[in-house]
Amino acid sequence: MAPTTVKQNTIRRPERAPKEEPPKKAWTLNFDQVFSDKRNNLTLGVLMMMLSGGLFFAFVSYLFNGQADQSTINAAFRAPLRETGEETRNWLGLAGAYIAHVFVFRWFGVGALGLPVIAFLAGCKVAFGTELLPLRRTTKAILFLSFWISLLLGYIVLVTDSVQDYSIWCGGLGYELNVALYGLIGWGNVALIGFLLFCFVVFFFNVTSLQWPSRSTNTSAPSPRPSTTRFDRVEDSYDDIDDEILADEIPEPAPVAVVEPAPPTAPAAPVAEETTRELSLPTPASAPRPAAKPGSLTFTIEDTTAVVEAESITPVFDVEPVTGEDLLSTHGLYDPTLDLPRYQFPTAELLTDYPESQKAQVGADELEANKDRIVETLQNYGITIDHIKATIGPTVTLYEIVPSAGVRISKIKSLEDDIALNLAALGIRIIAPMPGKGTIGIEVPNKNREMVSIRSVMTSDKFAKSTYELPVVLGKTISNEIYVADLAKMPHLLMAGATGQGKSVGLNVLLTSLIYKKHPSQLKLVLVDPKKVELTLFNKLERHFLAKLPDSDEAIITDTKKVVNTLNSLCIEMDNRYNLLKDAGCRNLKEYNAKFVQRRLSPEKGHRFLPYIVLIVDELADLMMTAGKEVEQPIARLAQLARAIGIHLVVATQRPSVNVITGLIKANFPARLSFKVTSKIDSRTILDTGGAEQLVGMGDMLLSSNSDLIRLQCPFVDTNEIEEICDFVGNQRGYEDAYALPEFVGDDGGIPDDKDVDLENRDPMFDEAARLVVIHQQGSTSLIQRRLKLGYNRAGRLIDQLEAAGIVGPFEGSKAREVLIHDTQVLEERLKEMS
Ligand SMILES: Nc1ncnc2c1ncn2[C@@H]1O[C@H](COP(=O)(O)OP(=O)(O)OP(=O)(O)O)[C@@H](O)[C@H]1O
Repeated sequence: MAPTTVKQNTIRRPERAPKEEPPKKAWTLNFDQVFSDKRNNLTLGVLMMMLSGGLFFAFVSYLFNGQADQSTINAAFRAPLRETGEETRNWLGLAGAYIAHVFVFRWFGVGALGLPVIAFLAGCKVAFGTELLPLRRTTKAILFLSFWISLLLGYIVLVTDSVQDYSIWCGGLGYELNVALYGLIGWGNVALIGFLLFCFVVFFFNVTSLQWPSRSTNTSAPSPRPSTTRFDRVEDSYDDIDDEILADEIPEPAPVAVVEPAPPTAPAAPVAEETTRELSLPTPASAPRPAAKPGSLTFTIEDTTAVVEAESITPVFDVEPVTGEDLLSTHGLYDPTLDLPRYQFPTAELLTDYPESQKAQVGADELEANKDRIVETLQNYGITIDHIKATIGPTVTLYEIVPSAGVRISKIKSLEDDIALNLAALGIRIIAPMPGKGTIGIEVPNKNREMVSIRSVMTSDKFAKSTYELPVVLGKTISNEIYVADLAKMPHLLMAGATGQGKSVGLNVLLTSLIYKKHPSQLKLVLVDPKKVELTLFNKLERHFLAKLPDSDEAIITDTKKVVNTLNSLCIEMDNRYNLLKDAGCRNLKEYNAKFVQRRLSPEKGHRFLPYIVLIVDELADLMMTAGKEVEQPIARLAQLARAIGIHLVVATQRPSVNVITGLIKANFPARLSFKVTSKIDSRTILDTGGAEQLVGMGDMLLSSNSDLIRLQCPFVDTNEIEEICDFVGNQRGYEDAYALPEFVGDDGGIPDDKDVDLENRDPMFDEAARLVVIHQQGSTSLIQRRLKLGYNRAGRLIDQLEAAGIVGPFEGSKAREVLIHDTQVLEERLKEMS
């Protein structure tokens, strides 16, 4: 039915009215059409070149015969030339004489010769499409010089009083202007003329300092500016680039959407408070606290509107070669933040301001009661005390005891559980002795704990003024001091903690610290979130802070296979960076970037500003279970080597068991942070000592770094605060895409089963690999990889299968494995048996 209907419709369609002729437009000259016709261009161009030749001859001729021709020109306007009986001497007759009279005599004098030069260059461009010299720039220079020469000669003619003989050379303009100025400023004329030339040189050659250049630049052989060269300021290249190029390629600086300009400073917040009290003193709780120190956080940066990222400008014009020294003298140091010049750092206002009432309230009664019970308990076991003092922290209070002479420290430590029982509180930790103090510490949790808000630590001077490379605020110490660490120095951090003890909050605090302190050009984050929900909010930072594999859609990696690829890609990035450092003769990223900023490393050779890369893994246990060695090896490799080249790892797990935190991983993570764990064994696995099992949760943690163990209260950051921050950053103009990590194509074979090699499911290349190792008598993975063109992982699996089949021997460290079959004949028999 349907086709019939269509047909009927077609038949019934009313006949179209005859096409009406569009009303004839009035004839207009379409320049585009005219200039797209090459014949027109050629004709016009050649005409212009001829004209320029004519003008040149007319002008030169006038300079020598002009005086004689002047009376002829004047007469020509009174009566027809023939009737006057006079003839011009100009080589181009009366027309030449008259035009030259205007340009040379009345206006520019000898400077008028620039006009035919401009006409010639323009003609050349129109006719043949070639620029003998950059047209715009040359025209500007010629116009200025014509005027300036006329002015200078006018001055000479005036002061030498030779207007009768030489007025043609300076032209009317130069002479008259000098006459007028002479009346005004007298001898000051010459200074003014000199100053004009100075201004021209400054603007034309973009001179910014009067330092004599240390070496001459080659002006005779212009060559294109390398495409990788970045210009910090637009003015640098405006003169050189055609308007079309500018319009097409320089992005308009987009307005910052949604974001309100940030106030320059954030409100002050209290920092550390003195909470140590001698308990022997009366009424310690009423001792006056010193006034809070003002802390301020400035997160605004200069709005440099005249700055664009001009990396994408592909030069199609001839300019002088630009060296690093030239760029340094013209633009100063390279500034990576000009990638996103309008980027505004998140402000403290985005963070919740919790009321003071949530501060730790440890009353004198609580302190006295605890003290009495400690003293009593110890006395019960025959331990006497000389002195005791308490330091109130946000979560726990530290009682420091000086035992009487002759009391053995080990005795106190062995009474840990008894003291805890007597104090009837969870989370007693005994530190015997306190490092560097000669006292014994007993940490007792406060009845009412203080919530350390992220705002209070972020606005502290300690964090705001920190000059660390990668500052992360980890929390407050027992003495209420804010603890800021440098992730770049750590250089990697292993985090553990049972579920619900504050790990995710801890990771969020760490990320927030970095985002508050670093510009997107200086830091990239690789976020691995096997739990799929913890780090999702950071997705909005994709075009600012995140890094990902080129083919990946999601910037936050949740899939195990992708994690393996990403880790291997980071290893490639690490190797690339090492090569760059080697080439630059630098030992670490800081030195390298400093050299790049000073423009001592050429982008032409592949050098670039290298941002820090921080890899965050929120749940290693999951990855280790599914991918085992494939995850462990690149993590260990990165942890071993990546510190110098600015790749830092933060790996968290809720299962600090030895099969997750293996010896290989542990050995390479000197800094470890533990939230509360469920057993002493877990605490030992992560910290190499007990104690983490006695923490009280909710962000109470122990940090082990440089053989120190510090108890910290992690600040609290809520999900909606993270959301606000991510919105604030994400709504600003960012990069085109996430930072691209090097491509890594993993094997298609998926993740291998860890150790058990199943010879029933042999790799299709098994026989070939076997023949290869037997022929070469070399059981090496790289041989298989190279010859059979396989990825490292697949080659590794093949060698495991060969080992299981008894063809090669076991792994022998850096040496190749022993080949157990020496004859191809024997091998073929073995292969036949297996099939
Ligand atoms: N620093 C902190 N200050 C106050 N409360 C906190 C802090 N850290 C965590 N908490 C509280 O503990 C709860 C659990 O924290 P978090 O989600 O970080 O645990 P987790 O260790 O990541 O758990 P999981 O492993 O199950 O994800 C939070 O919702 C919060 O109420």
